Amino acid sequence: MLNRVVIVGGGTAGWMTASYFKAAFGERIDITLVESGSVGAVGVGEATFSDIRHFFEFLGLKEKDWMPACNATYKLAVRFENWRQPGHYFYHPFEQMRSVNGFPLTDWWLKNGPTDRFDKDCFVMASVIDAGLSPRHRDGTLIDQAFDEDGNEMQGLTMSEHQGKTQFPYAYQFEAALLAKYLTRYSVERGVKHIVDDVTKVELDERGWISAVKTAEHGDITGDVYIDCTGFRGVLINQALEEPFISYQDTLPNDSAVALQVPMDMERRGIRPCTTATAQDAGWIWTIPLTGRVGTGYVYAKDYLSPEDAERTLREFVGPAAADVEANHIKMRIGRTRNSWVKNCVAIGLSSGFVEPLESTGIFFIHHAIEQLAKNFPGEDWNPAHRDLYNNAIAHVMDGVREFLVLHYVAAKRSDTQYWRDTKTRAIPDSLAERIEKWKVQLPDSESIFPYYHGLPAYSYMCILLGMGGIDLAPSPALALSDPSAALQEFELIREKTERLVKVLPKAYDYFTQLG
Ligand SMILES: Cc1cc2nc3c(=O)[nH]c(=O)nc-3n(C[C@H](O)[C@H](O)[C@H](O)COP(=O)(O)OP(=O)(O)OC[C@H]3O[C@@H](n4cnc5c(N)ncnc54)[C@H](O)[C@@H]3O)c2cc1C
Ligand SMILES: N[C@H](Cc1c[nH]c2cc(Cl)ccc12)C(=O)O
Repeated sequence: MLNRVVIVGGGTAGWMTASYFKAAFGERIDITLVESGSVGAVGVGEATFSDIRHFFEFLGLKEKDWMPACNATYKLAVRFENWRQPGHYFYHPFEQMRSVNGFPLTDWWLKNGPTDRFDKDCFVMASVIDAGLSPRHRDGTLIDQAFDEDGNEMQGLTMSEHQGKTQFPYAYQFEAALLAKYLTRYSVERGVKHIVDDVTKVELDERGWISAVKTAEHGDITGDVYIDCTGFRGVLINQALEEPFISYQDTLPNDSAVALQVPMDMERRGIRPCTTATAQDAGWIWTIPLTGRVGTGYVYAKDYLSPEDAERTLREFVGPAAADVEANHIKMRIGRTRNSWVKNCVAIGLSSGFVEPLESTGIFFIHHAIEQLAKNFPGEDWNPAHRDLYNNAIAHVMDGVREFLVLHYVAAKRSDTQYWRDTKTRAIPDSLAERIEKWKVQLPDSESIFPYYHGLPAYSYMCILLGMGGIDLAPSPALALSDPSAALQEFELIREKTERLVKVLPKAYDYFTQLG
């Protein structure tokens, strides 16, 4: 039985992997995690997918256990500002798209929308976020009563098995460094051996498989399976095993970021319960409210903007609160390692791959990889089918997310700088170009988006197409022959529900202070 796992790297990826594997396999698995005391973790990575709640559930953690410890807040959507034109915004919310007579409500909206805001007409969440509200009532019950939180029928499913069955109404935002610290305690209490030291050399046997990692002060560490969580360095997978990295930069040129962690009085400021992505001349700025600070950063392409100008723009954007805050400049490696599992090494996290954080997919990639590795964990015979299944799943998730992100830029109406004009002429994946032609006449559905699991449902694509405004979309011709009254009634129901909720939900900030 293979059961000795060595994890190199103690960022979000390393500790999420260690804690999940302990929760999954308990004492049957022997885990050693070695992390450098001198090489820091990336330390950003604050917004998530809603699916991450399955990770916490799997570990047996409740919100009240981990959220206060990680300064966590609820995220109900991504809010896109200025991607169409200055002053315009729209939401990509965590809310299932409704259907009426076999057509998504957005299709009816294109034909007969009550206002010019698809997000407010088709989703309850848009107005809830505008009002700065919590997705839970004061007594803890969810905004969406139809969602059975305690139901057992979904438990034990992986994220891909969940897709399309339900849509949980929110995700989280938190301090990644605090989560890593929280999971360190969780893992060590359950028997994970924690070594703080530098891996200085990776020993390979005659077949080229890893036989040990050498450390500066703790000698050789040996195991059966080696998990590379060393971040962009890819110390095991790229450096030692020389697995090539496939860059996505031809289609996603943003390769740099500058980040600030700005302390703020959130009670006074209030919490807008979402992640905001505000388009800029050469990229976009994220704004993530946490309980004691706001995390913010400018993601940009070095070909269009210098780090100094990016930092200056970010500081102007934030205002005086950022004056004494030190900026963190980050070079991003965009793309994926060709195969994340090679021989007895599996890369998880930034060493496996990364795309710019526009839809907060970094931690989702990690969670997905962990679930897939737990499912395909090798036996003594190292049957290559497990490795191949795993590698395909990882490649599909990343390639699919890449298409989704490229769509944001192709669909954005903005074209006021060279950066934005180039988004309309740059090469895009062939398959995406074909799909866009179809979406112009029929909004995306599960049959017409990237055909493998990549975490994003068809309605997410609808939101981006409708919100970005740069691609002309037509309602289905069949709607001209259909009676619109049921759709109009649905718009009215959403309006009434929104009006009711906005009166009773607590402010997001008030809900968190009650939680802590
Ligand atoms: C600008 C930016 C914004 C992001 N925003 C988001 C977001 O909003 N949401 C999201 O989900 N994701 C986001 N991400 C991604 C997220 O940060 C990462 O997915 C996450 O932090 C995981 O990183 P990691 O653990 O793979 O690597 P790292 O955090 O880089 O950790 C690497 C670890 O390896 C160790 N190490 C390296 N070399 C050695 C060695 N030789 N010996 C021993 N140890 C070693 C280091 O000490 C460290 O512990 C963002 C990323 C960037 C760059
Ligand atoms: N797996 C889904 C992906 C998803 C569904 N709606 C949204 C909205 C936003 Cl802003 C990001 C991801 C998704 C999930 O996390 O629920």
